[in-house]
Amino acid sequence: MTDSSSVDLSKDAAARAAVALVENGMKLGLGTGSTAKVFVDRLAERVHAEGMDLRCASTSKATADQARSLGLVVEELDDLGWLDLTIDGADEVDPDLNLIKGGGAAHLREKIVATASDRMVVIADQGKVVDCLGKFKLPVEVIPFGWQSTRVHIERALAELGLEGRPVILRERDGQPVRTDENNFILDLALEEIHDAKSLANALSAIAGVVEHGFFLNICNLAIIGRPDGSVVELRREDLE
Ligand SMILES: O=C(CO)[C@H](O)[C@H](O)COP(=O)(O)O
Repeated sequence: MTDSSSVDLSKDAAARAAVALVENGMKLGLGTGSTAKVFVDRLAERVHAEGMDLRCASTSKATADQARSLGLVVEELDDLGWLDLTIDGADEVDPDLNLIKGGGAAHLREKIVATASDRMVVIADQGKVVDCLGKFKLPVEVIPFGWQSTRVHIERALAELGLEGRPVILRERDGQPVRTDENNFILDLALEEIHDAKSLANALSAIAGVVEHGFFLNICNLAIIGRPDGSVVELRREDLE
């Protein structure tokens, strides 16, 4: 078995377990990324098999397009109000259920949707589970206007937290800055290990030009970690309290 097929099987296992949490009549937040994509596929299968009635809000245009193409009902978050449950992927999950997200440049909408939900459930393969956040570069969405000044402020904030000299990299594709669904840029912070995520999150949020960072601290209620054999391991917030 190749590594990628074992990761695919793990994502499928996590997605199936998350689909089992969905109840008829729910208002559901749909995440973004390859794991969330598998979830939407499996969700659509169940919705059609059981004639379920769901109303969904999406965290990205890509997921909305996928969900609608599979016959799911996708509405504006503001038309749905509060959501029962959001299911999304993550780039890193630590033992306290804190996350780094934004590898797909969607963390702004993902955070708005997750925090407008009673519960956020993360689905992931084992490769996303870390002891300490930071190996994955921390995405920070910034306004294009004056982004280089914003980057200087981010570098200064990092230095004040003992993280001087860590690269702050404009995310590009085909030589052009990646644009988010909100038409902003992404700066990726190469930090390696983050020991005080809360202080860094607060410092980033205080900078003009920063729209949102990719830390999800105390937001996720449950992480479902899939395994290639189809089983899952669950990490629950209530077990931490
Ligand atoms: O935060 C995200 C997008 O902004 C994704 O959830 C995260 O990047 C995980 O994606 P994948 O399931 O493809 O590994």
